[in-house]
Amino acid sequence: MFSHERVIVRRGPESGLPIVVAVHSTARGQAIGGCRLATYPHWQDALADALRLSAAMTDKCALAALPNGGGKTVIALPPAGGTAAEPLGAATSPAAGIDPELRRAALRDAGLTIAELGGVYATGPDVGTGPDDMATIGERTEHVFCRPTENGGSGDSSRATAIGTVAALKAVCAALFGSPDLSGRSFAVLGLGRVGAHVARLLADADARLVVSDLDESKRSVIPGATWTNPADCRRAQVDVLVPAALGGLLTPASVAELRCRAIAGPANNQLDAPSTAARLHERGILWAPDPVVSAGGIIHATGVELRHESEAEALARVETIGDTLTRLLRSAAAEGASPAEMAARSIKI
Ligand SMILES: NC(=O)c1ccc[n+]([C@@H]2O[C@H](COP(=O)([O-])OP(=O)(O)OC[C@H]3O[C@@H](n4cnc5c(N)ncnc54)[C@H](O)[C@@H]3O)[C@@H](O)[C@H]2O)c1
Repeated sequence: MFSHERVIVRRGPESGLPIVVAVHSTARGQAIGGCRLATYPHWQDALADALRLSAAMTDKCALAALPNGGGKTVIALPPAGGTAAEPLGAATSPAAGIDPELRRAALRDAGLTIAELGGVYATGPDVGTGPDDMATIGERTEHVFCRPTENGGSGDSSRATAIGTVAALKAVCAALFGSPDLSGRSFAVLGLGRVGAHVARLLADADARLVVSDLDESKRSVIPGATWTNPADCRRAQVDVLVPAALGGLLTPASVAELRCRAIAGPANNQLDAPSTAARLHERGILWAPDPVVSAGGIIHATGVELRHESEAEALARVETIGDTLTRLLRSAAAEGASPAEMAARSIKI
């Protein structure tokens, strides 16, 4: 189903944990894509995730017109109570409560594996990792983005990802209502992690009406004034735009049948369970903004600052162009009677 240039699967020499590094494409330039630290029932599930996520990164870079291809690193934690030697089966969840020394060892193992690729691929943060983890990976390889600014990196990517997501939400409002104004529009933000909480705050600042949710009940009061609900009701909320900001795979034929929003646009990677689900959304008249377009703010910012030596202001101005990219995509899709997903697939040039 996928054709990857390089895939390494190994047991980390320091941590004993399964480490997967997948390089999907370097046709446009160095492959880039974050390092995910998550719990998997079986190491093969981590491999499947890395293959899917790295292919999506190739699309994301191409749609953002970046001179890069896609890659991904996945560190597979065993389920609670398991050991690294046990077979690790399906869903993933972010890392929680991992021993700090094991975490650092696993990150160094990932860095060593990336170093062995000699610059073909560079990593950055993803679900379960952040700038400090990138500094740890940086103990073994220079091919890592988003180390803390004091360590010479561009820092946390989630703010830029959130800014790009809000630029996309304005483009969606312009397509739905003829105006990018967010005030008075309603949004359901599913997932109040590093990106989702930032998006929700920016929306609240713009006087939008908000329904929010997270699996983690402690996030209940993170966005004052927002209506808190459980994740299933958040997904089914009657709002203008659903903003998926948790993990992927949210949009399935069954979940699409239950949706009551007019549009979907959010930073979560790989929102569709299968490409055919985009056609179901289109049939239901729900506008779906492809996540590789919406979620590109972090890599646009990191590569801008670290590779192209742009100032913070220049990099953020480039992140804001996600709104223009999405507007062009939505207009050409409407003109051709195609879904935004079809138009995105047609416009990817690798
Ligand atoms: N961080 C970035 O810069 C970046 C860039 C591009 C894409 N993304 C994508 O955006 C999404 C969020 O990333 P993040 O960095 O904010 O991750 P995060 O781990 O900080 O936050 C994810 C949040 O989702 C919640 N969550 C998990 N499963 C859930 C469920 N089923 N229902 C409701 N809430 C659930 C978690 O409790 C957590 O609060 C991910 O899909 C990630 O791949 C992130």
